[in-house]
Amino acid sequence: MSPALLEVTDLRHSYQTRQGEHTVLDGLTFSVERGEFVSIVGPSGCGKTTLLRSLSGLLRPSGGTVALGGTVIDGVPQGLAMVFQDYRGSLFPWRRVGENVEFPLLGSVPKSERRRRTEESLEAVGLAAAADRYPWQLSGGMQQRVAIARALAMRPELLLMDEPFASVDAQTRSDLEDLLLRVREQFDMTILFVTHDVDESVYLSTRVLSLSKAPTVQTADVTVPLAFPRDQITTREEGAFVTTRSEVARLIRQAGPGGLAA
Ligand SMILES: Nc1ncnc2c1ncn2[C@@H]1O[C@H](COP(=O)(O)OP(=O)(O)OP(=O)(O)O)[C@@H](O)[C@H]1O
Repeated sequence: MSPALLEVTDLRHSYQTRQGEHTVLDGLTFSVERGEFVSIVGPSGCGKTTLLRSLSGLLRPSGGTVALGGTVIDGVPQGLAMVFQDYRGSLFPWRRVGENVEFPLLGSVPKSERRRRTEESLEAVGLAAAADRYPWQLSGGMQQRVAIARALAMRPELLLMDEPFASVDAQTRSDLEDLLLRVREQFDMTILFVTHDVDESVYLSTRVLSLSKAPTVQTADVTVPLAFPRDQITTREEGAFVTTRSEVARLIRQAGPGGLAA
């Protein structure tokens, strides 16, 4: 049997603070198979961002292992891209949209291939015509599409997303959710997605992992029994959507004070 795309084993992390050691992740174990869309939910402060930062190599965890395709990673792994909530902070304002998308490929991908990937990625997010504009000339939703295009240009096997749609209005958020489901299909990506929004987690995912409050020691694992393609109106009306949503909301609430409202 081939190894899972992502294998997280006994992951631990403690921050050193003035008050002493603050343990956030206390032995987290889960895996993600190729082709899955897994959302991570949990009470505020339970360590969702700490988890993604550990997976992406931005933070060295205090203990445990992370393996990608069966290889234990140390540092910034290949084959992985990350999209953050704060698109303003993640795009270079002085570079044009096309240059932003191309940027992570500089030095590792030949120029003609960079051009091709940039055009294809911008096309996929509906921004082919915006390549020569600057990020600040675009709306928030469009800037987040640029951030997604930049991730696509890297051709990641695994895309990590940290509350990517939390800073846009509700209509833009629905549009971005559907765009994400389309590009996931087109680029054959596996996605690990952190969100505060229970409905969003169920709408997008094949599986939802609910973390306990920090120190996070356990997860509940909920399979989403909904077919693709999904539809913002009809999928949300399905009985399976409603019951899964309630199950996830209950798990978050049970995780303790600070849990999200259903
Ligand atoms: N650099 C740091 N130093 C000390 N403590 C930190 C640091 N970064 C995060 N923390 C603390 O670790 C805990 C987990 O933070 P993290 O951002 O991973 O949680 P989260 O689940 O993503 O939170 P939220 O849902 O509010 O975004 C929080 O109590 C936070 O205050």
